[in-house]
Amino acid sequence: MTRPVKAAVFGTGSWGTAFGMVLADAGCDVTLWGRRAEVAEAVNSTRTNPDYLPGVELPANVRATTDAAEAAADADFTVLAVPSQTLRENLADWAPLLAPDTVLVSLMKGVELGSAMRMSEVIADVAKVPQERIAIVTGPNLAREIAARQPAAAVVACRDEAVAQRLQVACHTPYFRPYTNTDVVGCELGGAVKNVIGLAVGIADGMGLGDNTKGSLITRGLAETTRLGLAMGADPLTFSGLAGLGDLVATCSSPLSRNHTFGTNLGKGMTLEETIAVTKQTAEGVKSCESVLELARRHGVDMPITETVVAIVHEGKPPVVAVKELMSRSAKPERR
Ligand SMILES: NC(=O)C1=CN([C@@H]2O[C@H](COP(=O)(O)OP(=O)(O)OC[C@H]3O[C@@H](n4cnc5c(N)ncnc54)[C@H](O)[C@@H]3O)[C@@H](O)[C@H]2O)C=CC1
Ligand SMILES: O=C(CO)COP(=O)(O)O
Repeated sequence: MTRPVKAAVFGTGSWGTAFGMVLADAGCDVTLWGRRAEVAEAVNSTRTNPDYLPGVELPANVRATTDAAEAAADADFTVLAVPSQTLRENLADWAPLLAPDTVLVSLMKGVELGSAMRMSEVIADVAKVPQERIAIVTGPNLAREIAARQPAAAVVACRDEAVAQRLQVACHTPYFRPYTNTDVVGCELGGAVKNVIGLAVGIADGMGLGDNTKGSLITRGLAETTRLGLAMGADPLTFSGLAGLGDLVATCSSPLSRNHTFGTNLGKGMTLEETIAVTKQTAEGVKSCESVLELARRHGVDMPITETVVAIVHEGKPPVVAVKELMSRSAKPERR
C-alpha cells in the first residue's frame, strides 16, 4: 500500500492553516510548523487555531509542532507561509532540515525589499534547489472563505508542469479547484502587485470614492501589472487569469483583505503608525509596494498607481493630493 502524500506547512497564520486544511481534505497527512507552542498545542488538543482561524475545526489529519525538523521530515511538499520579508531568514534555518526531493511551495504574495526578488527566487537562493522543484499557489483565495470551504479556484505554478500537476492533485478538493500554469513569474507578480492595487482601492474606499474609481483602479492596476510582467518575461495572458484579474477582484472587493482594509484606514485619515497598530496580520503590499516600484524602475516600466501608493504610504503624501496628481497625468492611448 502506498503511503499518503505528506505535507509540511511552515507558518500557522491564516493562510498556512487554511491551506493545510485544504491539503488534509485532499487526503494528505499535514504537519504545521508554528513558532509559538500555544498555537501548536491548540491545534493538537482542540483541532482549532483560535488566533488565526477562530471557530474553524481542522481535519484529524492536521497536526502541529514547533520542531522544524519533525515537520520537515519526509515531506513530499514543503509549504512556506510566513511573511515575505522574513522568508530568507526563516528558510536559512529550515534548509538543512528539508527532505531530499521535497517540492518547495510558496503561498506568499510579496517581493523582497532590497533585492527585489520574487519568493521563488529567494527560495532558490537560500535552499539551493532548482526552479523545477519550486512551486507557488496563488489566486483569489481569501483564507477565511477557504476555511469555510466556500468554492474557489486557484493556480499552482511551477516551471516543471509535471510537478505542478502533482501539487494540483495534492490540493484538489470539492471546494478548492487548482489549475496548473508554468508561468511562475507572471503568477508571482500577479499576487504581489494585486496587494498594492488592493491598498490603492482601499484608500479610495476610505476617502468615500465609489465604484467607478474602483473599476478604474482595478483595470489600470492590471494594465501596469501586465506591463511589468511583459518586461520581466511573463505571459500576458496570465494576468487575465486567476493569478491576475481573479485575485485583484477578490482583494479589491473584500473587507476580509488585509491590504484592502489597511488602505481603507489610510484613506479615512489614519496615519501609517495608527494603521500599523490596528493591523494584526501580514499586509504584504505595505512593504512590497517599494520593491515592486524598484522592479518597475529596473525594467523601465511606468507604474503610476504603485508610485502613488508608495507616496501615500511611505512619503506621507495626502491621498487627496495623490488622486489629483494621478488624474492630471498626460492623456494617452489606453493600450500604451
Ligand atoms: N490570508 C490570506 O487570505 C492569504 C494570504 N496569502 C499570503 O500568505 C502569506 C502568509 O499570510 P497569512 O498566513 O495570511 O499571514 P498571517 O499574518 O495570518 O500569518 C503569518 C504567520 O507567520 C508567522 N510569522 C510572523 N513573523 C515571523 C517570523 N519572523 N518568523 C517566522 N514566522 C513568522 C506568524 O506567527 C504567523 O504564523 C502572505 O504572503 C500572504 O500574502 C495568500 C493568499 C491568501
Ligand atoms: O491574497 C489574498 C486573497 O487571495 C489575501 O489578501 P490579503 O493579504 O490582502 O488579506
